[in-house]
Amino acid sequence: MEIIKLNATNSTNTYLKNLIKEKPIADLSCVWALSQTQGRGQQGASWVAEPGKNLTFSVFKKFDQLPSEYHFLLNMEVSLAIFRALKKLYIPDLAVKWANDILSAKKKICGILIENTLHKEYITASVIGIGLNVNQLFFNDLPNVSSLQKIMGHPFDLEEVLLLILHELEAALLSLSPTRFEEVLDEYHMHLFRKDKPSTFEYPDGQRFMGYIRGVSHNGQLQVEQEDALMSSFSLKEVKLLY
Ligand SMILES: O=C(O)CCCC[C@@H]1SC[C@@H]2NC(=O)N[C@@H]21
Repeated sequence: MEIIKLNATNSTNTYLKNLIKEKPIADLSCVWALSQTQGRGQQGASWVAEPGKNLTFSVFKKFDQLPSEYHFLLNMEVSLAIFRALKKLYIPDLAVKWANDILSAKKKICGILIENTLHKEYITASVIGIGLNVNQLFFNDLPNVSSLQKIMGHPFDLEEVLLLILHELEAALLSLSPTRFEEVLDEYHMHLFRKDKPSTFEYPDGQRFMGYIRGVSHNGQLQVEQEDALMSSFSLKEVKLLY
């Protein structure tokens, strides 16, 4: 697995997407930057991380015609690979918050941004961007965010953590197959944050409601049971899980 290490770039996802347009690159190549000037998050948000203290990297994966309906399988595999790597570092109380935030002790420590190249109805390549808070200690105005150092009380070697994640990611991506969907979904459900607990959700207009997360559907929609056993499915754009 080739690692391209940069001091700074706008966004490792953008850098890698440009690179694959320029020349063929090896499968599972990784671009790692010590700092990003325009880190990107889910839903058009920005991803801000203190330079040199955190991991911001992107991995390239080619697919031999993965039907696009399996994009959520890819999401789950990536989340679970990071989950396994963090478990090996003894990070406590890990959970996956739908769709693919990784939490420790209810605080977000990792975010994932996957950008797919589609050809007809197939995913032919993906750029998997991962932002992991490692040694950052202060998060202004973000009470629900933490880092490995804040949780464990000691700093971590960035490269060691990176290699551990890449190792788990490689194993997960190389074995990714639609035939394993149910198995992967079961594992994802086991670690799903607030599953079967009373939770509060918010619509984009600010209106809130209460419900129970019962699971995630095959296309990645959150299945929520509301009053009177009414089941609804939501996409990330439609609803936000507050607590
Ligand atoms: O939780 C999120 O909103 C997703 C955050 C993803 C951030 C990572 S950092 C490395 C890669 N490059 C980016 O610009 N974004 C992803």
